[in-house]
Amino acid sequence: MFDVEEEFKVVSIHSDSRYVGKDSIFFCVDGLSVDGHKYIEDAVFQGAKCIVYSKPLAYKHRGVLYIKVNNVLDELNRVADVFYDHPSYKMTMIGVTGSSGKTVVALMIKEVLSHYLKMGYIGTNNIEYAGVIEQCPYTTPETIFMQRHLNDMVKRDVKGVTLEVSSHGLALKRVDGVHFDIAIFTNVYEEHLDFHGTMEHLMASKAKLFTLIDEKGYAILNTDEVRFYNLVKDSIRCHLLTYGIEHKAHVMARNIQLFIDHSEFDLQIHDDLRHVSVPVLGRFNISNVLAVITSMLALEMPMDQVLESVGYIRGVDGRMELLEHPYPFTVIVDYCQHAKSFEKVFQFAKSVQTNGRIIAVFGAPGKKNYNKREKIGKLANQYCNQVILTAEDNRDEDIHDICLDIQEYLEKPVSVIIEDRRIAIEQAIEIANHGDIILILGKGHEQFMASSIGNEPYPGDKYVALEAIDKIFKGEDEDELQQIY
Ligand SMILES: CC(=O)N[C@H]1[C@@H](OP(=O)(O)OP(=O)(O)OC[C@H]2O[C@@H](n3ccc(=O)[nH]c3=O)[C@H](O)[C@@H]2O)O[C@H](CO)[C@@H](O)[C@@H]1O[C@H](C)C(=O)N[C@@H](C)C(=O)N[C@H](CCC(=O)O)C(=O)O
Repeated sequence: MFDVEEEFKVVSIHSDSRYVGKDSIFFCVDGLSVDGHKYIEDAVFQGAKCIVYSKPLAYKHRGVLYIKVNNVLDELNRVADVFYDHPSYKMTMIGVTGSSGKTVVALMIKEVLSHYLKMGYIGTNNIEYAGVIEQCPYTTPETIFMQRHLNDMVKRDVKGVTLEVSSHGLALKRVDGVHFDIAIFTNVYEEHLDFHGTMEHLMASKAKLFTLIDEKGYAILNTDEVRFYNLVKDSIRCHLLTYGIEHKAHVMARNIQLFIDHSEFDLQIHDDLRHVSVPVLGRFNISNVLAVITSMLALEMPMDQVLESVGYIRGVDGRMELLEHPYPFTVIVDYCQHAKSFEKVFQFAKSVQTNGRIIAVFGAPGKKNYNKREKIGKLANQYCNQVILTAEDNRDEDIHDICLDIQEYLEKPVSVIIEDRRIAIEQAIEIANHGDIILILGKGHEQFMASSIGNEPYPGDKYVALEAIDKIFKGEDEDELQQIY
């Protein structure tokens, strides 16, 4: 049925009826909780002139063009790419997937390449490009939102984009319309199994990114992630570059030395071996740095420039971030979402610990990943001397109950529950002694707390800690303090 009375110029495209405007196309996406076909009436009322749908409809509005397709999401991806004028084909697109390290790698590449190109970034932290900074609703936003921003980037002369690509984003086809030049894999942990079902499905989602790369592009794989590497390597249809610490790769780190404020290693690229120093903490971050360096090779930079670019590597806010202050104890803030990440952070603290204690401040999110509580409790029990359990996005769950679920596994360290995260951090700073390492884990850069009433403003762990340091130690003479301790 085609009874549109007059031609119309498409002003906008939508998959959410709540944002539909005049002369637009509405795509009916059958979601996990609701079916977009239910909202056709609303969309037409708000001005949609074309409906793209896949299910039988009881009624069609006059003057509206209805287009039936097999898969609405596939059409949405195709149309969004066309509507926004193929922006991803006009910039160098670098996608990063993995359970952890996506943000660090994507932001580090953006930072490094900003010395050579106008860069953009889309991911957990924000959307950032050419002076624009906007909150990103998801790690990997939905197609229309993303293509609109990519289009704006092209208009503002952005030449390259790093894009974090989550397993949800891949499974829900949010990047199917994006043309990638480089795709990077960091690692895979057991996560989001409520959504993916099994590890096999989770890995298959991540592997999908490597099918979206241009044939002339590069896949960058971590050889230390043996399972994923073996799963994907033979299906790669573009160039393949690898990095690794334990396993042979094109780019490797040897003789790693970890310090409390930086790391050093011998960087091996093919036969070239150079000693490098980078301002990032932890062995796992060396792996992230290798991914960054490998992406410079994939951009076909000459070796001199690759080595120059290593000098531009910086740590990322809220990710193993060492807080600057003059006193003789260390405070590190990390986002630390997975139990595996806790293990890596604790191992790092242990490896650089001298005569002080490891004091950890953390909680666990409410209403999800219940089995993480036991895991992080056991890890803290193994590595920490003192633990302060506190709020971390409790949502509708009782903070104290969440903390008790973790505390059950803390036998060795002294542990206490302080529900208010600000007070918990202040308490950790208050008890800091010479040589102590205070680890504030779980919120990273975030400046909100998801509670029963929604996202409440929160100053952020870094700022709470710095303020506490200032409040508690201000006026103290630094040298005298060293002697008192
Ligand atoms: C599990 C998941 O990812 N779900 C996403 C999925 O939800 P859904 O399939 O249930 O969608 P739905 O709410 O049923 O809606 C179906 C369709 O009807 C439309 N609709 C709905 C209501 C209405 O009034 N009008 C209307 O048109 C919706 O816009 C949508 O197109 O599609 C929705 C719309 O596209 C997303 O908002 C939603 O993300 C939810 C909210 C979410 O929280 N996702 C998280 C888990 C996520 O994606 N996380 C990853 C990172 C994870 C990580 O690595 O940590 C991310 O990339 O951020």
